[in-house]
Amino acid sequence: MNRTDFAKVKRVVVKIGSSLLTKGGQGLDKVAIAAWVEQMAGLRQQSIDVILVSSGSVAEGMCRLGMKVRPKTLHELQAAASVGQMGLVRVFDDNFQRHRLHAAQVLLTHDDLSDRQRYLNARSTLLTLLKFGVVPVINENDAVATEEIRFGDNDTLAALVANLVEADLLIILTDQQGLFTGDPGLHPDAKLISEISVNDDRLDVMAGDSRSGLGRGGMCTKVRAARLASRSGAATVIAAGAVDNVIASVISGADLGTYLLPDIEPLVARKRWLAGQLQVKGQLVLDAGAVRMLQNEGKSLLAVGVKSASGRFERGELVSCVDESGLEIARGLINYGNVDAQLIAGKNSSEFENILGYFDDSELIHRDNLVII
Ligand SMILES: Nc1ncnc2c1ncn2[C@@H]1O[C@H](COP(=O)(O)OP(=O)(O)O)[C@@H](O)[C@H]1O
Ligand SMILES: N[C@@H](CCC(=O)OP(=O)(O)O)C(=O)O
Repeated sequence: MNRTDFAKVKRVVVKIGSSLLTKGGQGLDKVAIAAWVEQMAGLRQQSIDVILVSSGSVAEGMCRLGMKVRPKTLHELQAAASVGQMGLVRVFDDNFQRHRLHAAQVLLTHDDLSDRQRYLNARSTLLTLLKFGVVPVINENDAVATEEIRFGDNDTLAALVANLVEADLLIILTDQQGLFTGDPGLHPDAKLISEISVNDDRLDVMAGDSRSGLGRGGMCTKVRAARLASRSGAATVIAAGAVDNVIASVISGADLGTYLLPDIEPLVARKRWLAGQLQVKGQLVLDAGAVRMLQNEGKSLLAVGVKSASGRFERGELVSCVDESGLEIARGLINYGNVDAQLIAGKNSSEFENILGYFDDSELIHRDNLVII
């Protein structure tokens, strides 16, 4: 994907770091936040799904509670985060409302994404919010996250969210122009990198830690986030939040910040990620026609070509597709749970509404969510 292809993206995760949001710790930068929200509203007008991952709860809480340095104990951090999150939510809600958009607060912990059932719940909630045109505003649930279950930095959280919703692009806004050959604060002659593959080993030498005392990760976690995001095919751009119209400019393909290339076709990456990530929960037996459609024509799987469904699975879970002799043909994320899948097996999609009382998707498994074995 070239930068010019960003104009075609359908779903974007925008991550904004603490130091940007809080003017280096002096309290929420309402002018800058209004400008970012206006740009995100612009994306919504182009029907691009937007998910915001916002840091700043600890930094804003510190400011509100008059703390001069980041607290050392977990309980103080948790307390500061709960106070600061109120400010974040209020300012984002006010700004999105101004553009007649709804925002939704979603606070996640590591467990929510590592536990299969909770992962699927989080995924369904986010996809449903996007379907309603809402902008989810995500942060770590710092008030309850203990050291063992913390993401710790929101770069990682943003990348996992990009995986979760299968975003095309992750934009990480920070206090630097992008990734430099070294930390510009320590190496004044460091050069901005415009484009680099996530697989380039030099990244590990160039990216350093945070020194602001507000953010957590520095560039290390941003590079790691780009690598994580690439596993589901998402491209990553690290850019300066202070640049005018930064989000819109990135989407328009401007040579801005650092583009971390996933270096693999999005669809291939997504399918590889799919195949590696999930446990098989059930089995569909396909008739010969459906097998041909999947193997030779690259089509989606329709219920009409399914002879039977077994196992216990929910919408969005991974099932195995076998031919009538039991040979595995494909794996994919199914659009219906096992009870409904059994009812509509062998049926035309025009009959779904009558049989189920509702109609979600005409395909049982969309071809983008299918991996041929
Ligand atoms: N190679 C690098 N290029 C740019 N910044 C770097 C680099 N290595 C380390 N950094 C540091 O990373 C910081 C940005 O990360 P961080 O403080 O976590 O910000 P944020 O709050 O936006 O996540 C920069 O201010 C800089 O000090
Ligand atoms: N959940 C924390 C995130 C801290 C964090 O990762 O900050 P940053 O490195 O600025 O993205 C908060 O809101 O303060």
